[in-house]
Amino acid sequence: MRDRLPEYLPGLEGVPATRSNISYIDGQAGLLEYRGYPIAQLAEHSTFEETALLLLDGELPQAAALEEFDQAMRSARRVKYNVREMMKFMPVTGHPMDMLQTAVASLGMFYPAYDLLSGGPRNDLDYVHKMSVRIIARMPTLVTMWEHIRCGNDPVPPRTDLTHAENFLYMLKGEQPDPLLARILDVCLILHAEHTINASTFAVLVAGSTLASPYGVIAGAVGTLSGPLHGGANEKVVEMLAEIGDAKHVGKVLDEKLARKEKIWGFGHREYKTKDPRATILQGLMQRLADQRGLRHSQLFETALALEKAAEQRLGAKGVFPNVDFYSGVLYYEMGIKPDLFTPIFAMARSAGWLAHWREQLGDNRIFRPTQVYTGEHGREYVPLGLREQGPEAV
Ligand SMILES: CC(=O)SCCNC(=O)CCNC(=O)[C@H](O)C(C)(C)COP(=O)(O)OP(=O)(O)OC[C@H]1O[C@@H](n2cnc3c(N)ncnc32)[C@H](O)[C@@H]1OP(=O)(O)O
Ligand SMILES: O=C([O-])CC(=O)C(=O)O
Repeated sequence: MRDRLPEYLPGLEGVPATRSNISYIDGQAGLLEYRGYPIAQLAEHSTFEETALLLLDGELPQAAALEEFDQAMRSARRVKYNVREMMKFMPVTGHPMDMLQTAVASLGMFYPAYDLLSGGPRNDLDYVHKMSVRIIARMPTLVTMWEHIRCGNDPVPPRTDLTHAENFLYMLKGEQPDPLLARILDVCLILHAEHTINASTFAVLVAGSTLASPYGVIAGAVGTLSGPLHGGANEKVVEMLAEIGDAKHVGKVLDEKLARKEKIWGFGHREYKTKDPRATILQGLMQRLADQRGLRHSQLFETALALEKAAEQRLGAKGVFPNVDFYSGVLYYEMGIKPDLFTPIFAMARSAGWLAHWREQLGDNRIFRPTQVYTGEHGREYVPLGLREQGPEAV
């Protein structure tokens, strides 16, 4: 019997689960870096393709390496016809995150992965890179394919002459994407690409540590991201803002919700005790869209701004501020994207960070197998079914 266990910390708060050099958060300062580069610089100057390669390889690529990666991503966008046939069997009421998880897992059936047994290809960087390209490139295809199938339409096949963000918008809407919307989406993908050991990335580490196939690993991460306490919050934010309605109702609704101990979606974070730097950038993008589009009145945005202000007075002392999910939903909504596609877009972007962590885990792998604090009984006497109503004394 172990009698000296370390202290149990619910939710593993503050417990290091790995060593990583992929990203860094200073939650007091509101700082986020990918591979040492501040997120604001990447959002300003990079593209999703370049950021994904930075996350995977650790360095900003030279032009030739970026071109090679970009071409490989473009060539890997299509999926087998049978993936689409499989989707046709699914109920059209199914949530796009459930479909995405199913579809990613199904890639393991259509494109079998290597056996990652020790000494084998887990040390084969080319293989790990190839699988990463395949998965990142195909996520938008899977998301948009389901969108068309559930609406009774034929999916729009990917194009190879468009960037990752442009191609997603093209496949979603079936028309040439607006350059401003494409750049805004590109920045959103950069902002969502990576975030240290959040719940879904932790799921990647756990699944990856068993040497499961990358499709199984990423399917597990998609399922983990879908929860409303994690990536699923962006969809809940828009629902909540619509429920509040006009900005003038914010104070009253907020007080009622807090009195009922309800969550304010898109607020709070385990790591940040100040406003999430990504929320600040997303708010700026929303403002830019509103200005450029002459969107003089976006009720959702007005209500969101009022809610942030009112919440600061009530929750700021607890270190509860807007997180990444707060303004992303408002922005996607104003870009004409359906709310239940917000979290799948998050997953499309996060696949880059997940696969960077998968690669890092495989490079220095040990299976995750923590321990527990047992709180149950010991040595109980088995009671046959017929005697259970009479209690254990009957034995
Ligand atoms: C991409 C992402 O995953 S970002 C997060 C997206 N999730 C959400 O927006 C859902 C709403 N937020 C939350 O549920 C939480 O803030 C989480 C899950 C993000 C973080 O959870 P934890 O680190 O466990 O924070 P915890 O629940 O301990 O909160 C600390 C205090 O702040 C309060 N608090 C935290 N978030 C919120 C919120 N959104 N609304 C109201 N109160 C909140 C808690 O009630 C608690 O108060 P108390 O000390 O008086 O009991
Ligand atoms: O870090 C977290 O816990 C959640 C988060 O913001 C993310 O995954 O982007």
